[in-house]
Amino acid sequence: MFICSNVLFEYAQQVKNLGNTLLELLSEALGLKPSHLADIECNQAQVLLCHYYPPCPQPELAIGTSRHSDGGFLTILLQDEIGGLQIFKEERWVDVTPTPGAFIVNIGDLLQLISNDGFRSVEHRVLAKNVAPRVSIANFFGTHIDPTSTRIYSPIKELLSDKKLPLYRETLASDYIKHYYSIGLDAKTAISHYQL
Ligand SMILES: O=C(O)CCC(=O)C(=O)O
Ligand SMILES: [Fe+2]
Repeated sequence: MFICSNVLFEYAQQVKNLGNTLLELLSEALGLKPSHLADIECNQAQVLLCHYYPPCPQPELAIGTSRHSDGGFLTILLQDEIGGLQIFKEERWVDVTPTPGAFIVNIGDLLQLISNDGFRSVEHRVLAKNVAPRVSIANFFGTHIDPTSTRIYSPIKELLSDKKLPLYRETLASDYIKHYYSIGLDAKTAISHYQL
């Protein structure tokens, strides 16, 4: 137990470093200073979710994880070699084939919101498999999970102009989190509720 938790804390720290580097690169890609996304606390909350999918005797009748897009800003996902992860692209499901040693990085809904659709979150799901158990570790960078937080997110003003109007309204972080969990998976994406 002790050894396992040490490894997990070390993993979380390393993934956090990677996430911070990615947020710098994403800030620059938006034409902002490298620290912009960290300055507005896109990395404020880090949540590690370890998934275990038991082998399923009738995978065609079940689903591993239902269709959804991730709610936070950025996800760094590690999957094993079993496969089953799919993204919804151009109106069809596309396999994300496991690549040993590679992470999958997902844009989350809130990054779509603050980038005013500069970056898009992607819907994904995990199929049930009968070959063997599947394990994945999802690391989410999100926002204040504290329900009393007064942090507000809206499209970054440097990205707006007369030709680029805001596509989303100001969104209280705590409201957004409540809304995301209240609609559940398999629903339309949570940010559509905040669209102007
Ligand atoms: O297990 C996976 O590969 C994906 C899990 C996932 O989409 C999530 O935790 O949000
Ligand atoms: Fe996800």
